[in-house]
Amino acid sequence: MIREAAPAKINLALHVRRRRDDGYHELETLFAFARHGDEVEVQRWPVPCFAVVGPFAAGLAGSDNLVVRAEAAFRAAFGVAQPHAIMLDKHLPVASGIGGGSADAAATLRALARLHGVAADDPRLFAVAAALGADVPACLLGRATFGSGRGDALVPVPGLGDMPALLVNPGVAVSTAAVFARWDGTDRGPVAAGETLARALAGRNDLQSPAAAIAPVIAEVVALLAAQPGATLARMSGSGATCFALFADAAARDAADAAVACARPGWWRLATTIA
Ligand SMILES: C[C@@](CO)(OP(=O)(O)O)[C@H](O)COP(=O)(O)OP(=O)(O)OC[C@H]1O[C@@H](n2ccc(N)nc2=O)[C@H](O)[C@@H]1O
Ligand SMILES: Nc1ncnc2c1ncn2[C@@H]1O[C@H](COP(=O)(O)OP(=O)(O)O)[C@@H](O)[C@H]1O
Repeated sequence: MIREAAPAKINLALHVRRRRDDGYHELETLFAFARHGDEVEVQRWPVPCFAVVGPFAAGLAGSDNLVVRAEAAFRAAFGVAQPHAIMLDKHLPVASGIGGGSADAAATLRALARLHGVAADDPRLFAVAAALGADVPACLLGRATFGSGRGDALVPVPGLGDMPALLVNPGVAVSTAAVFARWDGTDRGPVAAGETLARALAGRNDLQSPAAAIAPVIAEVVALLAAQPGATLARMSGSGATCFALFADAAARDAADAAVACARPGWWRLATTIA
């Protein structure tokens, strides 16, 4: 059995530049990955088998799962006839801007590649990933990366070196397509060049206002995170509604975690570090 981590994806900055004719948007983004997330287990099996466990398993009941699509796409691309049993341990909230589905699909591809002796950097693996979703290639790479185009033209960048971070989701699922559709069409400029943290600090998330128009609680989450002592950056990730804050030290992150838990006990929180 092969076990692969599917870490939460965080968009440290996300600049939307242009709407394309195919309905997608040209963007520039700094991807980073948390130490924590979902987990996927894969093994050869005589019949197709897929199961979801974990705190957010119920949120996926009846959905067309990206893990299943990733397995089918891998078998088609690499000519693998035999099915697999796949178990997804779902810890990340669904449709929440931290790439849960994309991370799961990427972890499935990594696990299947290991199982079938496919090199982790095989270009066919990246082609399969890109066809599954704009974010899946970045999740397959799984390291700090600058993304442009649909978010799938990737250039690795230095990471944040295990920087303490707190992720908070207020419990509303927002549709990525609906948030992009509300973007106001204004190009506010590129992601700055330079050192990764400085680029993030100087950046924005252009989807934050459109997402907050759909789910106003997002503005409350960002404000609560920004008000925490020691927070160096508070911002929404992806198309939301999960927001993150970065901290210079773990004690400040843990104090913020406790403060958010007291203020809003129903909100999901993940105290982690960003690699
Ligand atoms: C916004 C981002 C930022 O990292 O993350 P999430 O909020 O999904 O985590 C991504 O661009 C999401 O990537 P992903 O979730 O893989 O998107 P896809 O399934 O390919 O596309 C879902 C829908 O989002 C819109 N979309 C997505 C990517 C992009 N560059 N432009 C778009 O307009 C399109 O309407 C598309 O139909
Ligand atoms: N394994 C999965 N995990 C999460 N969502 C999934 C998965 N498979 C399919 N989906 C569907 O994909 C959509 C986007 O989910 P997700 O990837 O969590 O969003 P985001 O990219 O905004 O974090 C959801 O509406 C969900 O129904």
